[in-house]
Amino acid sequence: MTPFRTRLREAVAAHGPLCVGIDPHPGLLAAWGLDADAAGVERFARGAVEALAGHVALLKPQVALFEVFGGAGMLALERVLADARDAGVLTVADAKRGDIGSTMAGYARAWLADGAPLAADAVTLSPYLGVGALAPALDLAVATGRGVFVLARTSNPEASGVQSAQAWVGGPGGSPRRMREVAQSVVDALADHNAAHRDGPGDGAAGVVVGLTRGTTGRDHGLDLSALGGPVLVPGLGAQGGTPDDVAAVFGGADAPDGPGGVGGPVVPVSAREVLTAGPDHRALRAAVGALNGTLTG
Ligand SMILES: O=c1ccn([C@@H]2O[C@H](COP(=O)(O)O)[C@@H](O)[C@H]2O)c(=O)[nH]1
Repeated sequence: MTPFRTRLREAVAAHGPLCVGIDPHPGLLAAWGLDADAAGVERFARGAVEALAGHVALLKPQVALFEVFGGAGMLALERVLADARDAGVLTVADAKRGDIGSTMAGYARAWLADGAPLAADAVTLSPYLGVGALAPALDLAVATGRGVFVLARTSNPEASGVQSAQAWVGGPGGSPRRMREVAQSVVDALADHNAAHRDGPGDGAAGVVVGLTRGTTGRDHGLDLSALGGPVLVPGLGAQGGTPDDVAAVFGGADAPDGPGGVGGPVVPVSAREVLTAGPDHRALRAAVGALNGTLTG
């Protein structure tokens, strides 16, 4: 399959950089006239796919908001992902998975294997059992032309104690031992992975999550992404306070095909609640996406 990064680049070129989060929160379900149950979540999410397929580069279902309804919720998510696949719109399942290697292999197959019921084009991963523990997912993404987005600097303020901590990296047998911010060490490990797969079927399979709302200065994400060679998912636009101007200030413009400074991109800002409040009317949803993409690329 064409590598995920290439497919994402093509989708961004066709539709603009915005990723719309499919987050069926109870308040949004009520606003759309739907019950807060698995059937309501399914109608909400499949309605969003129907409205936005062909109009947006990437859709990001929030797995937690399906999982809350147990098996019926996960079946709804399966159908949402199938709809998106049939409609040709790329998906990233926001599952934030991460575990010891043997269990990680199960998560990898669940979200990234060809033919898996919940297969998406990409999945979000948490690196806090070690980036190395994510190898089964990284390897399967490479093998199937899918992608991963690993949490580096998340958009929530509580994360800084862990992600901004300094850690020793490198040492015997590898690069010289040195201090690095934890978030930067995640980026660097994924840059190494991408460098090893450059221009092959797994080209740029490893992306990162860098929140829009939590840089060192407020206008700077404070990371060196120049060697990443993969896409960057940027949550925080809209309901969390981030603006299109912030995207331009923090990332130098999301429409740069490879991101600023050779990030390797694309850089894909995420908005869920702000866009979804325009629904359930399909034309209104599409107009909200069009307007936001316009200001991101404007
Ligand atoms: O650092 C992160 C990682 C993931 N998210 C997720 O993105 C959406 C954002 O929704 P909004 O309604 O646009 O705030 C949501 O699913 C989060 O879990 C994030 O916000 N920050």
